[in-house]
Amino acid sequence: MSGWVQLQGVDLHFGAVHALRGIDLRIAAGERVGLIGANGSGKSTLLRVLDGLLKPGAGSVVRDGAMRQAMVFQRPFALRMTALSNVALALWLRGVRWRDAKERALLALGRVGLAAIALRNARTLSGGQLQRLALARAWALGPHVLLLDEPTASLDPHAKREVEALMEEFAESGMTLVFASHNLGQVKRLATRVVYMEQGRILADLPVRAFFDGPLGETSREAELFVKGELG
Ligand SMILES: Nc1ncnc2c1ncn2[C@@H]1O[C@H](COP(=O)(O)OP(=O)(O)OP(=O)(O)O)[C@@H](O)[C@H]1O
Repeated sequence: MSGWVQLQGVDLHFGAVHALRGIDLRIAAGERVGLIGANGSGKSTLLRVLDGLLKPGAGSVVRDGAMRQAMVFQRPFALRMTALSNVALALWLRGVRWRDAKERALLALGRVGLAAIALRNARTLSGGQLQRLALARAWALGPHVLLLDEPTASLDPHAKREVEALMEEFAESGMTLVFASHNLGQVKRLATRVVYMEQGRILADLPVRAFFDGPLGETSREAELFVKGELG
């Protein structure tokens, strides 16, 4: 497997908040990485650094320039226009002609099962449909890597399963997945590797089996307590 990104000694502050501390992380193409940790531990910040939206104050981020990434945010936004135009706009902003953008957008909506509501005002979509719209918008860009910030956080069980199924299909088609989640069951289902964060640091980075089946040992005592707390 070739590398997608390598972070070394990454540090990032928001004013007085030390959001990322000495992050060393290498992610290879084809991996499915689940980021877990308490609120405020730095998961979203790390995803934004991986996406290139945030520049660290110190350390290095080296990405394989031949690989494209796309990000799906926790609370997906939609403009007051059709679902189709919402997806097409993302393509148009990257230089695709409007006519082609609309064609590709329709394909993308079909990919996530939303072809039937392509002409609906996106503001009238349910939370689950909106999250799938966000996935279509990301998928339309043809990313090699998909970064997702708590993609099913506010969804009902049915919508959650639909989004998880799409993530699974994307991964099976060869896409690299990096996602933050508070749902440990979801991490077990979808991730092959778990990165546990606490107060801006990575305290455990293990294959999913090793992480959940433990024992994690002294170095990851905090991760063990976190998992027990969440599952207990
Ligand atoms: N734009 C910002 N300005 C100031 N502080 C921020 C900003 N974004 C994040 N922070 C702070 O940085 C720290 C890490 O936040 P981050 O959102 O990365 O955590 P998280 O693990 O994703 O949390 P959650 O599970 O609640 O989404 C927190 O203390 C947060 O308050």
